[in-house]
Amino acid sequence: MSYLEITGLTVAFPRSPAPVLRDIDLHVARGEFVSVIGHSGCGKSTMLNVVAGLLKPSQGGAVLEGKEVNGPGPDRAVVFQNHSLLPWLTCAENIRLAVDQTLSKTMSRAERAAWVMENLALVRMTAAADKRPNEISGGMKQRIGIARALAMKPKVLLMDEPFGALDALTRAHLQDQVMQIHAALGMTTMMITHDVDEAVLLSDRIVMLTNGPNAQIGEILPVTLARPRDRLALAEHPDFVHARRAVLEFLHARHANPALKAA
Ligand SMILES: Nc1ncnc2c1ncn2[C@@H]1O[C@H](COP(=O)(O)OP(=O)(O)OP(=O)(O)O)[C@@H](O)[C@H]1O
Repeated sequence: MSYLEITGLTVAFPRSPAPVLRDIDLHVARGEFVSVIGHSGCGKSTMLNVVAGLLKPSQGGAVLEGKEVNGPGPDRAVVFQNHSLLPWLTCAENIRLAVDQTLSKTMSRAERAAWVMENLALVRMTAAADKRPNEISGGMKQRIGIARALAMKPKVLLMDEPFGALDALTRAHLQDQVMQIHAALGMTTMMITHDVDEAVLLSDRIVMLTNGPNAQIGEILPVTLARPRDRLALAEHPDFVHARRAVLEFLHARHANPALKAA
């Protein structure tokens, strides 16, 4: 049995003529980094929300370490595109809140305080511990959001376009940081993205969804590039170029967005 299993997943929303997702099967190994890519509206967030336990599937569902997902839980931390930090708390307090909610039975107060600082250091944000979210940049807020998620010691990290709202340079910097953290912690990760280069750079496998409704997994591309991965060295690496091309081909030739085609 795989660590995280999505089996026979079908999601239909009320008043929609057809299911968004139909019969999705995906098995993710422990420590694996999987990206999900597909055109806007195909159902990527829907899939992630089922794994997060935020959405009830119509059929099938997700099983994590043999336990059926039937609601949100601290074993699955979610990072959204917009940081969702509480504005009246400092960065450290935002993380502390999540740590207190999830780890108060297993860690003393002092251990939790140290753990918050450790996670701030992990995303190189120690200096922002006492700042409020409105005092730091968008990229910094995302880093705090990632630190908060990791501080909960989740079994699975779920990221829904975590870098989507950032400029290209900040985005590249955060991608590198997430790769370093993944190398250090080996957390099982599912990330939704629209960015083909990002998917290739970060992932062990890229799951490509067909257009909805009735979206399915069209193809899964294993990315066998050795780690650690260096974006500059890889830019012209034949395996990187080949993987990038395969995803682009899927998205823009075989499964072009019909709405965009017509425009
Ligand atoms: N609560 C809901 N009720 C009805 N329809 C919904 C609901 N949530 C999502 N949908 C529809 O389901 C489809 C898939 O949405 P979803 O957000 O999963 O797509 P996505 O691939 O993540 O899109 P994007 O890349 O634009 O974020 C869309 O057509 C959307 O309008």
